[in-house]
Amino acid sequence: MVKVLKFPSTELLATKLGSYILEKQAKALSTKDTFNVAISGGSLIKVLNLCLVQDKEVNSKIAWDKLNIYFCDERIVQLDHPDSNFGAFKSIVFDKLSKEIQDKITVYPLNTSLIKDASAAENESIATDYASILPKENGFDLLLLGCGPDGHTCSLFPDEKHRYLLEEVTKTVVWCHDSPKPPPNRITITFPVINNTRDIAFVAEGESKQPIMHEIFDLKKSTLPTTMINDANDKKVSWFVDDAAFEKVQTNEYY
Ligand SMILES: O=C(O)[C@H](O)[C@@H](O)[C@H](O)[C@H](O)COP(=O)(O)O
Repeated sequence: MVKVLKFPSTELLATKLGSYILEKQAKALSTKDTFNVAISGGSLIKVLNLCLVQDKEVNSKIAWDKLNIYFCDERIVQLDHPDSNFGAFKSIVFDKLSKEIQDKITVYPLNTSLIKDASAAENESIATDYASILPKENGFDLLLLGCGPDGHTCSLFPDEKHRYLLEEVTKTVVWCHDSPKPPPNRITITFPVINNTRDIAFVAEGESKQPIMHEIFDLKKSTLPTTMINDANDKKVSWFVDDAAFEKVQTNEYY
């Protein structure tokens, strides 16, 4: 069963997420010399500022020279565009780290030189280029994911039009056309990558997440990408939620 960790504040959630990240780092570094983490966009990045930058204990224990940061999904915009997930990570986390740490950490942004226009061939090349830089044999050690109010995660959306994203069984990165959440053009990792990851953490906070938390945890709606990840990965999955997001969830089977 997936695990739910519930907190009264973002600060407490971030403290626990920081310890969780250190635990997964130790697990990764016990078998190899890299810690490969992929992150989502959205509000998660602000939580990462709290645990990786503000929490001095976590900050001092991260093996920055072993840490590789990838993006679970990325919006097809230049890296300095306000919609870029890399751009958000850079301004909210990376730029706030010391120069010494910045020199050690490795971040894998989208190759924006491939962005020309939205023609199909170019779409394909941006996705395949990002796929080519993902960790090969062992996959990711950790995914840090958000959850949209419609149950999407990464840029895997639950509506019929985007079913092709959920049904992808071969490609590791695909183009998400006409995303319901702006901006419309994105790339996203797929289930073959997600299900090959060692550990997965979701972060969901705030009142706006109440209806979807009910659908995921009480109704276990199987068409939602988030529920699909829970079902396929079971014990590998931990949800970090706040009281507000979980207020309408009735079951307590996950604690
Ligand atoms: O780039 C993106 O849009 C995301 O990767 C997306 O999957 C996000 O994590 C969720 O939409 C939750 O976002 P919030 O936490 O901001 O609601």
